[in-house]
Amino acid sequence: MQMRFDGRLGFPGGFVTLQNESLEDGLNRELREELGDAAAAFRVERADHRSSRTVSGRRIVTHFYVRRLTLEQLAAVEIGAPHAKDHGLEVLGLVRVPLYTLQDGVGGLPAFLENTFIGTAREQLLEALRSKLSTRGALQGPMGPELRIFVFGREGEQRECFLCWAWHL
Ligand SMILES: O=c1[nH]cnc2c1ncn2[C@H]1C[C@H](O)[C@@H](COP(=O)(O)OP(=O)(O)O)O1
Repeated sequence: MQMRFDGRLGFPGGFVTLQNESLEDGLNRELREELGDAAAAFRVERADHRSSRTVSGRRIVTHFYVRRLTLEQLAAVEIGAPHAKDHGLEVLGLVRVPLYTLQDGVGGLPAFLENTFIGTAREQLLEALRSKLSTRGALQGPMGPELRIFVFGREGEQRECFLCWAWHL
């Protein structure tokens, strides 16, 4: 995820004008602006689409995509992101999501989820974790016992998912 200009956590992505470009073309353009040239090494496709939502009170539809990267691609994005066009403006920095819970039951993902997120980014994160992560230990926490998220251990954490979003009017 990324720390946005407004101090909230969100996913890389941005506004797409459908008259000029497809949703996926616009999203990939936004990713290059926010993440830098390393984002050109992969492409988010229609098949990566997970969900769409309308934003209450605004004429906006947000679309959420989940794209798995290799560790090399992820490392290249993290190294190159400070040189991206939007770095220091819309984006203040990339943030890895801790996919573990410390023994105190708070540190790790439960504490991370207590941050402030833009829009539905927190729900989107949970949605992606439910659908993408494989079985290696259950996570319990502020989400309650009814939700069991299976997460990678610390080593497997390096096999990160990559999440992003696009929106249009
Ligand atoms: O990561 C996100 N997940 C879901 N919705 C998001 C995310 N980032 C932004 N948004 C929503 C919130 C707003 O309703 C719109 C526009 O976002 P923003 O970047 O703040 O653009 P404006 O400055 O409001 O034009 O998308």
